[in-house]
Amino acid sequence: MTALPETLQETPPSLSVEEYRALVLADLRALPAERVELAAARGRTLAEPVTARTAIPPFHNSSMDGYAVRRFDLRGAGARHPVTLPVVADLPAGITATPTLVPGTVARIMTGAPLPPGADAVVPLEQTDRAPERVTIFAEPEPGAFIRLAGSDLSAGDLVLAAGVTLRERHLAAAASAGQHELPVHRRPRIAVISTGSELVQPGRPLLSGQIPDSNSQLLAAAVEQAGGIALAVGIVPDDDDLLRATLTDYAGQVDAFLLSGGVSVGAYDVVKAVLAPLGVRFGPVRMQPGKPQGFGHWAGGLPIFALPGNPVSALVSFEVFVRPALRTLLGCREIDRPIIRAVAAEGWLCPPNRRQYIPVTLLSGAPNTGMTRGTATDAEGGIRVRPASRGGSGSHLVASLAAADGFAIVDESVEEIHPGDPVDVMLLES
Ligand SMILES: Nc1nc2c(c(=O)[nH]1)N[C@H]1C(S)=C(S)[C@@H](COP(=O)(O)OP(=O)(O)OC[C@H]3O[C@@H](n4cnc5c(N)ncnc54)[C@H](O)[C@@H]3O)O[C@H]1N2
Ligand code: MOO
Repeated sequence: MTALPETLQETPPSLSVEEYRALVLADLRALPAERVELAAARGRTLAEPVTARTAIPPFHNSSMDGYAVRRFDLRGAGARHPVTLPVVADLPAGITATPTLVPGTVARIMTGAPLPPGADAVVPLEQTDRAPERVTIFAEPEPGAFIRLAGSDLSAGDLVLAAGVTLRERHLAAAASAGQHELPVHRRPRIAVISTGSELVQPGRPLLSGQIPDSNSQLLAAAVEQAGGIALAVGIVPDDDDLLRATLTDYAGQVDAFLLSGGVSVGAYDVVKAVLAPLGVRFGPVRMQPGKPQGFGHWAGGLPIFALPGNPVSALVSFEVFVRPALRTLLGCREIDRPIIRAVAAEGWLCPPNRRQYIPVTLLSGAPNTGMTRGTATDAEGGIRVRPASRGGSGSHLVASLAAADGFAIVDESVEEIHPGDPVDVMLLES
């Protein structure tokens, strides 16, 4: 048997997306926690469960503007049998000293004001003549009417927020109400984003023949930030081994991971591979399209290095499938993956043999329905319809098509063609 050329012998066997993802995520752990003020916690991931320091609501209070009463005094009251009682107190929201309501009296009370001891119902203003000193009441209230009981939302000591939740405005409101002013959140990973390639120039600069704008720096730095990380946009490093090595050395002390694009395939000037492969970074094919050539490993000291293919669509797909879940793991997130919905192909397209396809698609009808999860059956009538974002097909250089993409349709490696009307899984990107 003829021996394979040396370069082919060195290529590791191809991995499935799941195998490669497992390899990337294997050693990653959430970064340590720090305590931050509520306002600074938005978008961060909670490191520990948070319990209520105070009950919500903290005291019994009125849900209506009206009169706090003792029901016994209003037995049989109605439109034709009104009852008139003296108003002995006026209780606005925020009052801290609440007098006890003695039998035969009522207190005027505003929404949110504490219920006076002795009162067992609130009569809304509309069921009275609203008089300030002696009020006439036209209804007999139900027991506990319009009273919001202390602890009816949460008791002190109850769980308010579970660890791993990404904090949104509603979580901050719940934490504030439960008596918290700071929250323990995982430190955000700092990621150095580096574009490699001597053809790259900064966006907006005049292009000489053979040059293109560096779009991956924008793409990947923004994607890192959107995933919850901090991007250090290093910029362009030309195809020069020494320069790349020096750049990595410079940034190694300041970051939690490197995110590179370009230079990972088999070209003569693939510097990323040339510099990192000798350090043990694994370069090899993954059975996906785009995103076939991938590099992952560690810089000295164990700093993770993601080396993505340079083609922009390949870079984004690789980010979404491998890097974003890794960043979300470092952040301690419970949910590390994008939602996947079942949609219907409005147009057909071809799929590569033996590679899982991730093709940018545009949603044609219906808003992203996050209630629909992978495997939910939909039909062409009610389903969300998608079509390829680019008329030019699934080429990994079609960067402009990314602007029209709402997500990536994911097609199994055994499928050769998608026909109009076929169901497809779609990984939704943020709108
Ligand atoms: N002989 C082979 N050639 C190629 C193979 C292969 O298996 N055998 N694989 C192809 C596939 S698939 C991909 S994907 C690319 C990956 O290439 P590299 O990661 O080595 O990236 P480059 O060669 O540096 O660039 C590829 C392409 O992307 C453009 N690019 C790179 N960086 C940026 C950036 N920051 N902003 C915008 N565009 C960028 C670059 O100009 C090239 O056009 O390799 C195939 N070749
Ligand atoms: O794998 Mo490349 O990313 O197909 O273009």
